[in-house]
Amino acid sequence: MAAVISAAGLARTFQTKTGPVEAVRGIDLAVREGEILGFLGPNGAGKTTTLRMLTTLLKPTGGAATVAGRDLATDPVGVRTVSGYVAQSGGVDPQISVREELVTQGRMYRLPRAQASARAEELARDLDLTEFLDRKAGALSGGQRRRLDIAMALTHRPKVLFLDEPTTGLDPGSRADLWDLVRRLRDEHGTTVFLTTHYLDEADALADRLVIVDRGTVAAEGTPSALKLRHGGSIDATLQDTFLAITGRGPAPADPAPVAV
Ligand SMILES: Nc1ncnc2c1ncn2[C@@H]1O[C@H](COP(=O)(O)OP(=O)(O)OP(=O)(O)O)[C@@H](O)[C@H]1O
Repeated sequence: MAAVISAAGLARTFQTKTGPVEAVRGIDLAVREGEILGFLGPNGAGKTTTLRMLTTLLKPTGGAATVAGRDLATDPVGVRTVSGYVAQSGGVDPQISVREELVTQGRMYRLPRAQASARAEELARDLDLTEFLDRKAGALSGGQRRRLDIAMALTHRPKVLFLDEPTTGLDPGSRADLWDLVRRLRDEHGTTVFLTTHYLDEADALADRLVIVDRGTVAAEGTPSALKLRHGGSIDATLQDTFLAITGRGPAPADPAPVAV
């Protein structure tokens, strides 16, 4: 099957006062349709920069990529129509209701009012937000709020959903709920999910396949089990040890795998 996300030599160099910074030095990717891909790497590895390029927020300085067949360089508008993006901190207005947020988003995608309203209810059902439709966005819990961010990103039924650290700051229960939800979106709608995370337990539990980046290039890729076997010494190795063997560093300065409280 053709890859739904494909990148070849994708690169980004920033010009700074102290000289060029090669944030991403050549990333090759092939993500299959319906796959949940975990994009991992130590701090400064180039994850966010790659995500921002794939979602057209940042222009590459080298290489090429397509999302659902749309070329990043020649058809950025096409890429945006097939992509949904949830940044690390969402931008919802705390004073307006969940329903209004969702309807407004639908209207921004030019849905007529009745359709925007029906879509809002459908999204609320998919994201377990129905009982909060008439609550103000500012009164949602962290997990509910993250689900609203995802619902908004799915308004136009994108084929690919990009999530930047979707569970950072959530309690263990809300994190597990969000994992179930992401799996359900994939199972019910065939949505391909590309997510960055610092949490190895999340990568292990949620991702079908992992791409580990280090210093702006792909250091290793495979299913969590294949990576453990190849780099961690055995299929029973922890992903933490595997990650250390690949990059020589931890995935984050602290708190890589929060435990349930
Ligand atoms: N606008 C910029 N100008 C200069 N350097 C930048 C810019 N944006 C990112 N960088 C540098 O590029 C490198 C990669 O950054 P990026 O944010 O993509 O890493 P990351 O893997 O997402 O890190 P983290 O896990 O800490 O979020 C870092 O060295 C960063 O300092």
